[in-house]
Amino acid sequence: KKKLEQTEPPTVGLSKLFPDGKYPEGELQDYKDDNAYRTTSEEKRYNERMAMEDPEVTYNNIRRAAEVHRQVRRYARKYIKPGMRMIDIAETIENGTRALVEENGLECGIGFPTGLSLNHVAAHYSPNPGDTLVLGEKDVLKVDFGVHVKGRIVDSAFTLSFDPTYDPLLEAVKAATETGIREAGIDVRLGELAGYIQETMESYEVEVNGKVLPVKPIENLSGHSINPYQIHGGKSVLLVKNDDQTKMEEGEYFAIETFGSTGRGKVIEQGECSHYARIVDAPHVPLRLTSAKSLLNSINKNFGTLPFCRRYLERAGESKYLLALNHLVAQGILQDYPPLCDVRGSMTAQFEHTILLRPTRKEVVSRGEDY
Ligand SMILES: O=S(=O)(c1cccs1)N(Cc1ccc(F)cc1)Cc1ncn[nH]1
Ligand SMILES: [Mn+2]
Ligand SMILES: [Mn+2]
Ligand SMILES: [Mn+2]
Repeated sequence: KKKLEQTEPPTVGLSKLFPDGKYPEGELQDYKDDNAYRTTSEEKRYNERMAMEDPEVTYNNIRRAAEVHRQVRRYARKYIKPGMRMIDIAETIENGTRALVEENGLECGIGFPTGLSLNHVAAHYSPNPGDTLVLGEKDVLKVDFGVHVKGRIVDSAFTLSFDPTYDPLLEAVKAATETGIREAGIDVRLGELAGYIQETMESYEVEVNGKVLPVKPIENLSGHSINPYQIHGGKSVLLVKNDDQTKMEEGEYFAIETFGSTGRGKVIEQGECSHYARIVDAPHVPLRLTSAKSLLNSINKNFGTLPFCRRYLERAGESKYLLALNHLVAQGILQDYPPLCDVRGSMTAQFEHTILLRPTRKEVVSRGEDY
């Protein structure tokens, strides 16, 4: 009987491709050196984390999400070409994700909005309804999308370019992310890890129009810990050396992501916002605006604390939501995540993987044969 295979574009749910329900392990890396004996408070926090759920069940959930990510991006990397509309690219990735993960309410689905940031825009750009932007030959595109299974989010990203000019920039960032993954580990200090990432990034340069430019790590972007249904778990891995003594801890999940730039190496929030998320411990604010109340109910039902974008609100049946959306941001109930931009004319690149700090070894759960 012919083995059932994934279609192009991807449409076959993974439970049909993995009938035994067991999903492939990611890449295993040994921790660099024996980590110091854990203090009791860490022990207690660790036991708390484990008490939440049997790790083997959790690992299988996030491995399912990772396999969806690999199969969707394999198609996306082949399919995305200059001349395509950004909205069509986003919908292709989202339709593939929904089909393969077999989307089911808050049980499993899209982890956060499909980031399709171009050139000097490093992150958090997703086309809003009516966006007519078309991908160009000279563009450097960051594709950053998420898949979750039972709230376990895989956050992984890659950069595409169609002109070789910026290949050294992409190489620099890929190498810096690999350094971050290799140096990450239990008891590793976040500030120290940032220094290793910076060192790798700054050892590269890129020649543009006869001018040699240093590759700069973007100093105010960072990797981050990930908690169930919470894309930002509270710990940040900066990209430049700093004295943050906070340690990575056993059982934590991290998005290791690095960004390189030919510009200032610093981003600002600029342009129309697409990404939003309910703040996890938001204060209970009595909402007077009726439209804001009903929008918040829709957000709670459809997304919980997972980030969403305006196109997802429309897909959930919302319309004329902008005033209410901005009100919820102003009231401190929603966090807005505007596009993060270096200076116009500069180029930025990103690579990102999700890693699990398992007791015995690190698992690069989103590793694929592509990156
Ligand atoms: O910049 S972040 O807000 C952040 C980094 C460190 C502490 S918080 N951000 C988390 C996030 C925010 C909104 C999303 F829709 C998805 C993720 C990093 C990131 N963006 C995309 N992939 N990874
Ligand atoms: Mn990401
Ligand atoms: Mn991330
Ligand atoms: Mn703000």
